[in-house]
Amino acid sequence: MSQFQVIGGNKLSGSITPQGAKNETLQILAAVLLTKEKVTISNIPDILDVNMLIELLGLLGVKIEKLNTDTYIFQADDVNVDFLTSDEFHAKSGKLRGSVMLAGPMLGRYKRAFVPKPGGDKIGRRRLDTHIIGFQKLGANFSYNENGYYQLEADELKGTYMLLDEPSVTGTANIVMAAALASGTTTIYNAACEPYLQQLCSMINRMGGKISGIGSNLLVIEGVETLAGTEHRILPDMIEVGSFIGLAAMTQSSITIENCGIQHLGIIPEKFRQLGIDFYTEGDNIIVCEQDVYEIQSFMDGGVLTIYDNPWPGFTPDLLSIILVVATQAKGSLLVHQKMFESRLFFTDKLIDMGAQIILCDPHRAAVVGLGRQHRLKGITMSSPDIRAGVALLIAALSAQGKSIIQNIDQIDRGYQYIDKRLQALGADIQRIS
Ligand SMILES: CC(=O)N[C@H]1[C@@H](OP(=O)(O)OP(=O)(O)OC[C@H]2O[C@@H](n3ccc(=O)[nH]c3=O)[C@H](O)[C@@H]2O)O[C@H](CO)[C@@H](O)[C@@H]1O
Ligand SMILES: C=C(OP(=O)(O)O)C(=O)O
Repeated sequence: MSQFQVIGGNKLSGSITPQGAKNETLQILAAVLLTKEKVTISNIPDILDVNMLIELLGLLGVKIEKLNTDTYIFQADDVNVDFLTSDEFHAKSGKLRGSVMLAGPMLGRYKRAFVPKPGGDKIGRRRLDTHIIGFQKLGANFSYNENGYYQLEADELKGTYMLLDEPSVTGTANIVMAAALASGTTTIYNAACEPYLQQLCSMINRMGGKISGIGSNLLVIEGVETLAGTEHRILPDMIEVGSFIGLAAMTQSSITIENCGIQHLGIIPEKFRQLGIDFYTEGDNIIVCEQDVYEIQSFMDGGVLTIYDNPWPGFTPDLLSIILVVATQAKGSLLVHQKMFESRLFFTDKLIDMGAQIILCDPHRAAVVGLGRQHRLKGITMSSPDIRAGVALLIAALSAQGKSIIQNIDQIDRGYQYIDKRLQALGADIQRIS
């Protein structure tokens, strides 16, 4: 299996453009199943998870035409619903989290769905109750197979009121897609409302759907009988934008991040500012300034800054690993509180081996004592446990003294397109080796 070899310490410079957003693409690809007409999607990232979902759509019988590197036309006019019961579907869909969202449109359109135990990051328990209970409220019956998958069937889906147990991102997407083709009105309270869900709802409206409340946690969906084709462009990946801000700060570099989709970044830029990172915007670009040292702010009462995750518009859990690694070289202290996932902070072991001062208080909280660059991190051999920790370790390696080897880089390739080549273009010394 491939690894990255990184020689740290190079100052980086130049421009980098975020890819299309992984987690939006997974929702939008599932939504092509809502119509028998053509759906054209652009700015699709060339990454493992997305390519696996496209392969699954093809195996389901969706016609796929690739217009250029990032634009595809999909047409789900002859879907093979029986493929859902095949061993191949169970094996392949179990490799990524996003496959779980095939269930909503399949249930909406064909009244049948299978939800295999999804893959994705092993970052703690990732239950599917919100999805299944939502489908049940719309009128679906489910059985749980001992092999770990849910089988769902409905005679008819009927709109209703539901208060979600938690604002699950993929759960809300799934229920919205099923409700879009249900009869009557569905009201979802405590809905997730991140930009990617807003994009999904807007796309469904362009297909002839009737969704209001987009961007809030109260969605009202008037079901329609059929949906039509449309065109859709994926937003820039906000997690990549945050990762590149962190990369510039850690490597004491000035980098321009182009076409960031700044209006969709919510609170993300502010959290990096709280770490003392200096940057400004020019149009839709973010220019991170070169800084020898950045200093973590305190709360107004002088208390130690805490950065924690929350459902949107709170701070995304997917950037906490980056925040943590960036704090290791800042001046000052930070408490990172990862509330949603219980195994996402264990990668701090590797940062400690590199010389960072981190106290893992419990599985959810890590206290970082910033070194203020008094000592550099040192390169080591490490394995990437999940997608975001993987990139956090890569950033640490790029700022460290000496050589690092990062193993298990499939985890990084799952979500970051051609990352080695794009970092080389900024001047990074990174090689893919086998
Ligand atoms: C493919 C995809 O889009 N994956 C994203 C999606 O995963 P996914 O949709 O699987 O994540 P969910 O929103 O369902 O929830 C994530 C975890 O957080 C917990 N939880 C959730 C809400 C809450 O208020 N409190 C709470 O504790 C859940 O129990 C679960 O363990 O959203 C996550 C949360 O933004 C992101 O990390 C993932 O990158
Ligand atoms: C946790 C993530 O991905 P997934 O939900 O696909 O595992 C992520 O994108 O950070």
